[in-house]
Amino acid sequence: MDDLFAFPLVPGLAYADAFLTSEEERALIAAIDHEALAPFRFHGWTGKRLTASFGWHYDFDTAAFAPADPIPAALLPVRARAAAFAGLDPDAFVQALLIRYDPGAGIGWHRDRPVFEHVVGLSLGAEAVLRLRRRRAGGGFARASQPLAPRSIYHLTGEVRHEWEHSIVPMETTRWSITFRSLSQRGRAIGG
Ligand SMILES: O=C(O)CCC(=O)C(=O)O
Ligand SMILES: [Fe+2]
Repeated sequence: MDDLFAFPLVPGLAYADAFLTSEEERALIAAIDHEALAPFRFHGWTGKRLTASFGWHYDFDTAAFAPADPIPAALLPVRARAAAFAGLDPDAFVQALLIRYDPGAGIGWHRDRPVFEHVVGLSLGAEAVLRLRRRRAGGGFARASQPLAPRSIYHLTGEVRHEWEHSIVPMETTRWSITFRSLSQRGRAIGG
């Protein structure tokens, strides 16, 4: 049975339960709530989820990509472990995005911006469903769905990162997430 679960749902998606202890989860939730979270904005539209980004900020209102405040020190130990999960150097993960999804908040279908490459995400507080879809040549979508348990980790790279879209079903109870991103070649060219 283990092999069944080790086989990725979609190539490039890795997932593991029980990555964080409950104590770490509590401390990380407190660290997120300590930051000045602001409603996500997209071309003048305001989303329900609250976010703060560190290291680099991609502004969805203006498409500007610029350095931001450094990643808080409290996140560095977990960044190192998340990087190890992804098989990458901790310093590669130059962006941290903190999100709080209060009830009713989710995230619509998207692919992460091309200035970024690897995405590693930690889930806190409540289980979410990460939906995945990829347009089929003949019409319609191939679909998959990955439950994200609280205290779990996921990594998006390769096919799932570049060819599939993802979304988070609107939450019924509050969920927090921390996603770390590396820069793509394009991101490094723009950002230096
Ligand atoms: O909350 C999450 O785990 C995913 C967030 C996400 O897809 C994004 O910020 O691009
Ligand atoms: Fe995303």
